[in-house]
Amino acid sequence: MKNAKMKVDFHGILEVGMSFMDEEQRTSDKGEWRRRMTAVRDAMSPDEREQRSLQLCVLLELEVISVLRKRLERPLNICAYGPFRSEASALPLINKCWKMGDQIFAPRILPGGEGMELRKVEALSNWIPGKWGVPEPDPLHTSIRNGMQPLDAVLVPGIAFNEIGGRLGYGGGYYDRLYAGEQGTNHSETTLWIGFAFASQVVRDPLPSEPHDLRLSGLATDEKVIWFN
Ligand SMILES: Nc1nc2c(c(=O)[nH]1)N(C=O)[C@@H](CNc1ccc(C(=O)N[C@@H](CCC(=O)O)C(=O)O)cc1)CN2
Ligand SMILES: Nc1ncnc2c1ncn2[C@@H]1O[C@H](COP(=O)(O)OP(=O)(O)OP(=O)(O)O)[C@@H](O)[C@H]1O
Repeated sequence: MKNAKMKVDFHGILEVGMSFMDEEQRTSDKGEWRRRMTAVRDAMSPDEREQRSLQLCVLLELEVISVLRKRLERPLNICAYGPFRSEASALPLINKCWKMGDQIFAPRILPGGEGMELRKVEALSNWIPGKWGVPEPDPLHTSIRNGMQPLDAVLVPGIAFNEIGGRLGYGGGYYDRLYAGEQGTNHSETTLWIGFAFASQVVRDPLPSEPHDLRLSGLATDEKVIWFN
């Protein structure tokens, strides 16, 4: 792990450091982070996860979503996700959004594995277990999002985050590709990409970063919401 040590010590030259790393080193570096941070998340009791998820949802609704609703003077279009393994659950926020008339979309991995589509979910029963058991909208009971509709916010799941916009997911690159696909659309500038996680998933270290990584607008945890430049 010589290179990984170098990255931690020379925070400011992360990009330069990474460019000297070969593919194998990058992958194992991410693998190590994924193992370590999944264990942190798994160690929380189901009760604590539920409690902290509720706190996170209340905070995000209060500080961001309700403000956005007022500012735009219309119901919102939000991309969320069905909770999986020990992830932070956005379900309390999703329920609130449904009550407020917002539209909720969720990702479905495309059958070929190349990327994902967003489908409108209107009830919990719209989610069914998909590839790897990941909850996904049932294609028989949900419709595909019309790409012309602006996405006001995307709640981005992940295994680890830091306070400078770094994020590590499960390694499919799905959210990175979703982000890339949204760039250049007429509403892409206004979409808020918000990391959604427990505070214990936020690390002080620079996480392995690559040019294809999505640019988060902010990060919401059960402790606070922060914004990146
Ligand atoms: N709730 C939720 N939904 C989501 C995501 C997510 O992170 N959370 N995704 C975010 O992108 C996408 C799913 N991405 C995933 C990618 C890999 C694995 C997974 O289980 N990978 C195996 C290894 C597979 C292999 O190497 O062949 C594993 O971790 O054991 C799960 C989800 C879309 N939906
Ligand atoms: N815009 C893109 N176009 C094509 N492939 C991409 C794109 N972004 C990422 N990928 C592919 O996805 C792979 C995995 O990326 P990465 O390790 O950053 O995933 P991740 O962000 O942890 O996962 P996820 O976004 O699914 O939670 C990359 O090696 C790359 O091949």
